[in-house]
Amino acid sequence: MPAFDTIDDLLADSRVLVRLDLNSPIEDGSPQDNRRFERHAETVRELADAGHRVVLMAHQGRPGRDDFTSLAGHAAILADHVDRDVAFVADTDGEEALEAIDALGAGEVLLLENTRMCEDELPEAEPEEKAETEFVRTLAPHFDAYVNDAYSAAHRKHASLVGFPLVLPAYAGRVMETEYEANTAIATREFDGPVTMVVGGTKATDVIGVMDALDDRVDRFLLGGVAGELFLRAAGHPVGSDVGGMDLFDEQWERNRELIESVLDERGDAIHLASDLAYEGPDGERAEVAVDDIAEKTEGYLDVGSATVADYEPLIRESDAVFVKGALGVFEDERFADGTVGALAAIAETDCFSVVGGGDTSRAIEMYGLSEDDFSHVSIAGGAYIRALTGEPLPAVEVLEAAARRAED
Ligand SMILES: Nc1ncnc2c1ncn2[C@@H]1O[C@H](COP(=O)(O)OP(=O)(O)O)[C@@H](O)[C@H]1O
Ligand SMILES: O=C(OP(=O)(O)O)[C@H](O)COP(=O)(O)O
Repeated sequence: MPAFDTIDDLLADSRVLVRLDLNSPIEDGSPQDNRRFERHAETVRELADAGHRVVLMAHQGRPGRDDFTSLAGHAAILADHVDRDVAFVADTDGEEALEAIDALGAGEVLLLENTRMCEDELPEAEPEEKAETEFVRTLAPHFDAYVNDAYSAAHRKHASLVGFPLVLPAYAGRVMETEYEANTAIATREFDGPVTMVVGGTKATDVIGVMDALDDRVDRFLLGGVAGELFLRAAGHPVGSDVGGMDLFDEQWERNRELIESVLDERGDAIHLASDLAYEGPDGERAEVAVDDIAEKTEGYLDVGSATVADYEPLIRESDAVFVKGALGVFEDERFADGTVGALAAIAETDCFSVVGGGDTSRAIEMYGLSEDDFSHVSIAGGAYIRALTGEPLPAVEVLEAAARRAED
């Protein structure tokens, strides 16, 4: 059980400052709707329905990057999901923001400007230091309580995440609660049958770290994607190097080579590697080759092959728990979706505890007509999910727990 208080513990008629994570893909300057809006809308609706005055903080991108924009567009998308007005003020903590906050009525919702436009938000520092910033000292007196729903940003020590819980009674929102529970399950829950982890995607460095950390909690790892090719390379197959314009493999290989070799050496019996791979054939069609028949690296491999999918499916079906981190292939291209969709469909059809993490991989669920309801949890977190799996503490969760201990004393 998490040791933080939740919005069930809020006093009636509170003025609440709520941190969401609405960080989204930006296309042509506009935020794109995604699961984060839908999930956070549940917390916002519940708070507003209860009659609290609800002020929202969130970030988008980082200064200097293309996706660093105003949250005006986010307010409109969120309003659609919450099904009520979400007012927006283009200010984080100045006069305009404070006036809008103080004018808010019971059950009304206001979104403040991108927190990262306030210079106190970044960089990372200890919570005590962040609690002393002008940003926190200015806003906090206008509120009775702070709610953190931004699980997917909980690995960052930013003012809006770790500063406010030191100076206001602090609570977890619904997203924070459900993400915390599902993502820590691999470390905290006992399962009767095998625990399986599907490992793929492009961020091989992350997932190899997870494999190393989860050594004794996972019975078998089913590999694909870039990490899968790097393990095949360690096993002596001439794959997992950059060809053409790729730059996914060689740098990650250099960085992780020793760890891959030691994980393979120590847990080889638990690691399942692809027996065949798919690539783009001469006429643009999907072509497959057995890994044992690959004599030299001339192709960029974009999916695991059909024999591999047939090997992996029964292993998933007999599992008691399956955790997914990363796609088994380039599923965005239908020709190379078989591995990812095969694994996800097998999980969906199986009555196991299942968590699918990572923004990209979870997009495959709706792209290929699978139902989110057939998974125990589809996480909206990337970096925080990785840290939860490896048992690394999340600073924003730690300060919520500390706030709950203070409240008890
Ligand atoms: N063999 C491969 N080569 C290149 N890209 C791959 C390969 N396999 C999977 N991918 C890509 O990995 C992406 C997901 O990777 P990643 O970002 O690590 O996962 P997530 O965002 O879900 O955490 C997908 O968009 C997919 O196109
Ligand atoms: O989208 C986020 O993280 P993610 O890319 O790991 O899912 C969070 O909003 C954190 O954003 P940041 O990585 O710019 O600090």
